[in-house]
Amino acid sequence: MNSMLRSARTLATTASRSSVLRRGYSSESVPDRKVAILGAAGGIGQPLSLLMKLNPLVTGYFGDDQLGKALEGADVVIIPAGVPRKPGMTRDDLFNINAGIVKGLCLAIAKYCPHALVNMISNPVNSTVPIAAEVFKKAGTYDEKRLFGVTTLDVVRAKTFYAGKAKVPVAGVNVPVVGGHAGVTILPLFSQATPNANVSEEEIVALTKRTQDGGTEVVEAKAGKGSATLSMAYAGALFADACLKGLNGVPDVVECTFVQSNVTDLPFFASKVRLGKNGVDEVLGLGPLSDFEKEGLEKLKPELLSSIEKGVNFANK
Ligand SMILES: NC(=O)c1ccc[n+]([C@@H]2O[C@H](COP(=O)([O-])OP(=O)(O)OC[C@H]3O[C@@H](n4cnc5c(N)ncnc54)[C@H](O)[C@@H]3O)[C@@H](O)[C@H]2O)c1
Ligand SMILES: O=C(O)C[C@H](O)C(=O)O
Repeated sequence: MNSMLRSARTLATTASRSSVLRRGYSSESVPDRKVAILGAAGGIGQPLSLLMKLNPLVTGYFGDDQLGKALEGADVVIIPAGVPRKPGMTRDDLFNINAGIVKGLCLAIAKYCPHALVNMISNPVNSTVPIAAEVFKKAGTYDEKRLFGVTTLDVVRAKTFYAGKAKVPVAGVNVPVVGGHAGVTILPLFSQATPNANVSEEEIVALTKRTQDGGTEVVEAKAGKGSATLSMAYAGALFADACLKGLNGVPDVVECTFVQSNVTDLPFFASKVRLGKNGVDEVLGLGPLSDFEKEGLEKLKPELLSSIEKGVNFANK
């Protein structure tokens, strides 16, 4: 525990009423919010902390290196703590190191802020989210509405790649991404992309592969210096902002995220989720899938299930 406290780099931020008012919400209905970032010194953590401080819902202060103090009273905890990939590694190759890091941090969350929304960024997300769930279950604090695997980066990539191919401005594009967060478990639903542009089936196959391999592309380009950082910080800030808006009662906040789910026969699955005052308000269905997407859905299930089970087994051993 002591070494974990010493190695834990934490940043805590809180929302101020006056900054929230600049957004135009009712002063009666918007409580102060505290956001803790665990792993704030890292490649993702540093820019993510800065972005969270720019968020008009949040004003920031640095906590000390006491994990408990940073976590106490947190409404949202974002976890980008752990090692990133090097070329040639899969996300699952990070399991041996990151599973223990995540388990330790989740024990602290259960102790100091059991009601916080947890945004899990640390890889392998397909396993770290089930690990967190098991830790919280054992501590008696689990609430499936409050645990999220952050897959926003897959959506950012799918949107960017689609906009490029469709020659439309990326700002107006939306593409749901479902499944999980590793290789074939990442399933972008380009058949539901808006605006509906004229993109051929061959191009959809190529865009799907590029979205699935987007993280690996970055890992290879960085040639040993880690994985995506700035784009993940941006995606993480978008997701945390959505969580804060949901908590504050903003209606119709919908993001794709990896959560406990009944959408398929797998216990955890990423899909569109409506965020609300208690975290998950509603896990939305997949909508109509193309034959290619139906095939992709069946293909991803064995790998995703095995990663989920690996996380559950680790947490219970
Ligand atoms: N979900 C996603 O889409 C996504 C995207 C990019 C990266 N990631 C993952 O995010 C993680 C972090 O990536 P990075 O590039 O920021 O790595 P990094 O090595 O730059 O930073 C990780 C930070 O975690 C800290 N850390 C380690 N153990 C800790 C502990 N017990 N408590 C608190 N902090 C601890 C380290 O000191 C370091 O500062 C990796 O696992 C990476 O695979 C996920
Ligand atoms: O690819 C990685 O290892 C990091 C992250 O999961 C990503 O998608 O960029």
